[in-house]
Amino acid sequence: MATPQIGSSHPETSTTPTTQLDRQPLHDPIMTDTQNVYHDADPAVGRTDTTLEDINTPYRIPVHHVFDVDTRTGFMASIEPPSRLPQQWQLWEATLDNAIQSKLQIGDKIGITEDEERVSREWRKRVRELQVLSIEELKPSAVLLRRAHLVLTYILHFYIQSIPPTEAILIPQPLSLPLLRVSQHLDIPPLLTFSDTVLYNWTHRTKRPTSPDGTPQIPEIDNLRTQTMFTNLTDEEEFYLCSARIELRGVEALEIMRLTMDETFVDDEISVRRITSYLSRLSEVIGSLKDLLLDVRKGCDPDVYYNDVRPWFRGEDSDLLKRKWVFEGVDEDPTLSQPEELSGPSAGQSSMVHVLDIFLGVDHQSSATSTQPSFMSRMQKYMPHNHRLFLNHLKTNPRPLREFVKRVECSLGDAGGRELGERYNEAVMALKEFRDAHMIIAALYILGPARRVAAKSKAGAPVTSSDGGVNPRDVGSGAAASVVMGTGGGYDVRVASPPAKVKGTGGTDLVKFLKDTRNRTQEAMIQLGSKMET
Ligand code: HEM
Repeated sequence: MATPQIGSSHPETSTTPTTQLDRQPLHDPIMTDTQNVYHDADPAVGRTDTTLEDINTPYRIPVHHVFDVDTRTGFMASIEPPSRLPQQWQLWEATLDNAIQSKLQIGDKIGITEDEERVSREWRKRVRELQVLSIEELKPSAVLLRRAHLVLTYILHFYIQSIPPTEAILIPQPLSLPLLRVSQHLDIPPLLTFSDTVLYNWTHRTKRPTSPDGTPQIPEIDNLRTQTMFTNLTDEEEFYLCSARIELRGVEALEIMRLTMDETFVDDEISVRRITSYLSRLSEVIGSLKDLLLDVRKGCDPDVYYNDVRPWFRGEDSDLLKRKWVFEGVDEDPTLSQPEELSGPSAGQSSMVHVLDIFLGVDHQSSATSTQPSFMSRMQKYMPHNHRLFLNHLKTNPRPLREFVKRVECSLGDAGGRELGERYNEAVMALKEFRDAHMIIAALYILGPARRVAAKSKAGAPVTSSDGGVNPRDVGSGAAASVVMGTGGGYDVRVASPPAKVKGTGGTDLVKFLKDTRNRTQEAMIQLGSKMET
């Protein structure tokens, strides 16, 4: 997808900061061998000493390799991620292949057969007997470390979620040690994240010959496939690709933000006019993100998603038996420790949505307490290190858009200020409508199927394999109510059997949680025509 051109250059305002790397990919991978393994010399990944001072810039949306954000593909990897690790780590790849081919089943599936239990028990035994492979030679390559994280975390979730509910969750050393080390090096938690399932998990549907100048093919909205899945069902693939398409479509929003921020620095009449038109473009882009979100219904069946796909994503905090995930071998390596918090993957970890919030001035911190950070800030810990830096950098913007709009709206009034305020409010409304659509999707994909399972369970209907791995902890094994956890650990809900009613447990529930996020978005709207707040 070509980066859209928005507005022209700014001849009247030559003081506008110019961006040196405007059209460059932001990381500079050294390509590639025929096995589709990239050697990436990204100096920032895995370093903990990258600081914001590294970025010598007047303020603008930063375009710098430090952030690993590509001007054409945003947060998505701009070069097809490797589909296999090199030979040295084939044991891991083969173990994952084997889990997928064996069609391992969720350990707490109602009606799981003895044969299915035996297959997964034998697979887990083979994982325990693997050699502990060194990760030293992966360290210089960000793309290989990411592939290693992906492979090991898919194995981890296969391992944990196939364990019967009666057993403790002990992660054996051949899995725990390399996974903890890779995660430590990437500075992300040792479980499946949005980046594993979406950002670094795609391939081209149709491969095109490399362009004459040697530029590798970039991911495009209508030309994507997923590489690695638990089920290999198109429903799972479409679930991931829905997010991937949103990431790619959102690149235009990043460009609009960059232009807008440059203009807020100029702060003259022309820049106000330009920002006004950028914001109206932004509303359209956010509107198309909403359409892409709703399009998930075309390829992903809600019941298949809920019963067959979603249980694999559960993190430690979604385990209703409150079993701890014990990473064995931690005590033998003083550089490692048991992870403190392990929430499963969620599109709440999509940097794109966070960037829109930050840019428009949506404040999710009001939902935080002194001991509990907000869901959104918690999710940032699960993002790639560099994307987190990017968000932190945006947060330090000395000229936040919302304040700028408020000030200009007051000072210019009918001479352009009001129009700016209206366009800003429309952009906020577009994001609120994205979240309205998201609530519809969450109801369709989680609450609806959960109720159907609960109703069936209450009616005493036999739950057969066609129910596709229903989680008894979700349905309460025939109890009148069932608890459904969010994979991102953001909420839990109690779904009662018919007449279906959704109640919160412990104060929060899914609907309330998503409504609150939506309401906080709406609260960013500016009251037009009022005096400047002091
Ligand atoms: C079938 C598709 C989807 C379902 C069933 C779904 C479900 C959920 C659920 C249950 C939550 C609550 C937190 C958690 O436990 O993770 C959540 C949060 C969130 N999801 Fe989704 N989601 C879907 C697709 C998407 C997509 C494609 C995006 C955008 C890339 C997205 C963005 C978010 C965000 C930003 C949050 C945090 C709360 C908020 O900002 O409102 N979701 N989602």
